[in-house]
Amino acid sequence: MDTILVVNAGSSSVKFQVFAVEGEGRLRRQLKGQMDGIGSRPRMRASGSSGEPLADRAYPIEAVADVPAAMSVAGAWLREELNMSPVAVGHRVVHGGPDYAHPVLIDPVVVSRLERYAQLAPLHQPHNLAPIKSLLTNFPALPQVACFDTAFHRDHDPLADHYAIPHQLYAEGVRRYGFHGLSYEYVAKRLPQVAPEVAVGRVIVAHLGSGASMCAMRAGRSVESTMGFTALDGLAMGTRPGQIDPGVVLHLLTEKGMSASKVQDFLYRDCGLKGLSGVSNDMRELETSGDPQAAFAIDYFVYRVGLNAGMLAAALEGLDGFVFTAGIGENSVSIRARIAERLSWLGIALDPAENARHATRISGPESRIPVFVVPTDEELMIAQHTLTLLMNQPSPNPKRERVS
Ligand SMILES: Nc1ncnc2c1ncn2[C@@H]1O[C@H](COP(=O)(O)OP(=O)(O)O)[C@@H](O)[C@H]1O
Ligand SMILES: CC(=O)OP(=O)(O)O
Ligand SMILES: [Mg+2]
Repeated sequence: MDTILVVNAGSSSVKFQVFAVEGEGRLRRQLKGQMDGIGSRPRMRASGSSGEPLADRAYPIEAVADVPAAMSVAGAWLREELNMSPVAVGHRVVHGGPDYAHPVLIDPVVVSRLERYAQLAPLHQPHNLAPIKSLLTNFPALPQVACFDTAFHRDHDPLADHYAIPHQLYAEGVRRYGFHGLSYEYVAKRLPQVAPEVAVGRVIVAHLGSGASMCAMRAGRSVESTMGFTALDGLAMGTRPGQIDPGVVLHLLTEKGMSASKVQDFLYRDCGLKGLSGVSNDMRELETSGDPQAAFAIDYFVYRVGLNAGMLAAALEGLDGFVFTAGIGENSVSIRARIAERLSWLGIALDPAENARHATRISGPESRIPVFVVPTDEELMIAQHTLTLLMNQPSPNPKRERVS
């Protein structure tokens, strides 16, 4: 049976799924797995098509110290224990720069263009490109497709897309791209099934994971994002500060004598929840910690989500629905409750019981704005884009070279 493997390297996790290609371009999920807690409590879990567990393994922190290590452990498991042999591989690639507004079939030219954006997404792009390059070398005829986090935001109005800097820099690619686009694209496709009357309106989607951002959508299209040129902007994240006065960066360079690469490391790895709490980048650990700084980091996270929601509601000139998604948004009852409380001025009121049971609609009947939890599925989006590109290829037959 033909299968498509999907690889999604995030900042604290590696997610993978395998889909069987059925007739008429239909996909059936065969396997879903992820290694998360990288850098804190690494654990790989995978399940089969009906949710049956296939693996649940915890690793010492030093055995899976970073995303590349997680990728080799997961890759070895897929190859050696499951004898995976896909006909194509779809990849999440975080930065598509000004070049890529749509998924693309990968060749060496595409790879070298995408490498140019590694500096703009140092926590992601190198990890996204590493498996692509290794497969390109070892299986050059295996079709691989890159799907971009930036693509969903590409038809923003120029007002939303610009910084107030000379136009020449915009022409050179210094723009507000926005990220998590595959997740938002999935939510935009799913929402009409969940709440059709809301899907056609003005919706804020809060993708709260290790990386976190929010997207303002009008009728399922992105009109504004809290992230910009890089995935540093906007909300406070696991290890990134979110919005910060560029004056702080200048201060680090000029007054603190930090080199540019030290500053880059600092902003991507040492700030956010980790920097504020001194405890962990992982929201689960902060929620169970008794440390007052952990509590402060959570307060800060919630406060900034509230501020940014106000900004996005202004971009939309009103609000018809609010959606939580990603690791924190899908799983943390208390963070959802606290964010909703901050947004009570917008007329948001959760139903505590529905929130506690992670219902699809968690707002109460008196809430002026309905609130939903929509578990994201970036991997399904990637698989669909991969299959579409494969089916539109003029070449003979996609059953070319298999990984074995
Ligand atoms: N049950 C939970 N309660 C609170 N936070 C959770 C829970 N499950 C996962 N998370 C948090 O979700 C985040 C990871 O989200 P995820 O979307 O998988 O991130 P990424 O894709 O960026 O690696 C971590 O901060 C983790 O602590
Ligand atoms: C763009 C980004 O921050 O991605 P992730 O949340 O997967 O780290
Ligand atoms: Mg992610």
